[in-house]
Amino acid sequence: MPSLDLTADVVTLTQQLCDIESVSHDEAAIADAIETALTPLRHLEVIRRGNTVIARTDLDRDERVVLAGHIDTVPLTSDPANLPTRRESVGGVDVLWGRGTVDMKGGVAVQLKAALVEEPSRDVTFLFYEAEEVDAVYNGLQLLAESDPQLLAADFAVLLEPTNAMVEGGCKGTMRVEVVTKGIAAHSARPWNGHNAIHDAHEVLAALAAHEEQTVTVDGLDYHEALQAVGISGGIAGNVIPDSCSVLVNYRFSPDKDAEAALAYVQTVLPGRELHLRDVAEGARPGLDLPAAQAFVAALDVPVGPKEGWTDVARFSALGIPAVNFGPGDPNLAHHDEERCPVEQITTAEAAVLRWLA
Ligand SMILES: N[C@@H](CCC[C@H](NC(=O)CCC(=O)O)C(=O)O)C(=O)O
Repeated sequence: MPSLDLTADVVTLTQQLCDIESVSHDEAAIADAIETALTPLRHLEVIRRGNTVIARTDLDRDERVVLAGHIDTVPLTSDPANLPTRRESVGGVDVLWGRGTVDMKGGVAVQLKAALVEEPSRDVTFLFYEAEEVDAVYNGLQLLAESDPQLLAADFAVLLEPTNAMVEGGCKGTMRVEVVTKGIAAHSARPWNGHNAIHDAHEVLAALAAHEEQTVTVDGLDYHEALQAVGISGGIAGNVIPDSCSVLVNYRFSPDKDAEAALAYVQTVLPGRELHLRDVAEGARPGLDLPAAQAFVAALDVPVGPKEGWTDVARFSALGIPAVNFGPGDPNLAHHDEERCPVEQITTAEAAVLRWLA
């Protein structure tokens, strides 16, 4: 069974975490390793729900904060293979390569090192949760909010998502809709007897390709929207005119829109098309004017920017808990085949969090 050495330095710990493969829906081994490593720490109460591990101090402090990070990753690549990790010097910069080095096991390693602090200045709830990278219904925090909502209670939350070690406020929403074109099946030797649904899908793709994606400023931060086809399927055999074709569209929408407004926007780009909503997670406004967020930014003394991906900041914001993203790794390299992180970012993030909890 893979194990974690919490006494190792934070970079080695990141490497250990990455080398436990944990693609979404396959997080049992890493959750076991985290639970096993934390359970002996007597200042923590450790709780397990599915493949989500919760560890809490209970020191009767005035304030409780959440440090949260997901333990799943997007799928691995085989060419080039991005696991096991490798550490090498690139132009004199010490870099850790591999799946999860950015999104987001460097952040999880920082959480684990922070969990060793026996007398933090605030009570801390550490959340190591499953299935963030997939449809919202599987998200470990969503499941926890349903089963044990009290475990999410806090005055402030930090999501250790990759931010290049700056603070990223809020997050964009994400929605997937399916657009189906319909045709008439026939023998492909006699297509005049049918109507090709895949050919019709080109109108959907053309509208998406021609669409100009917008930048929306929300509370002073610029969020770049994106409307992209992310999947297409159709056809039942190599000699049948397809009677149906499905285009899956992902809309990343600015945090000033709710799900309804986002769906209405997609409809304006694809007028007359029937849209089937498959998955949606609303975003969150930056909230950097809230006192808890301001205090965090001031304590860390780092620049601020927008979070372009979706994160569980949205969940905490919806619960009325101010939340920000702060963690090691360049988000532009998240989900990238060449995912990699300069190790200095991991140690910097660790130092900042430990300072804040001191
Ligand atoms: N239910 C979701 C979750 C997707 C979450 C994922 N988040 C990140 O990659 C954060 C890192 C970043 O980009 O800054 C995402 O945005 O895809 C889903 O709809 O897939």
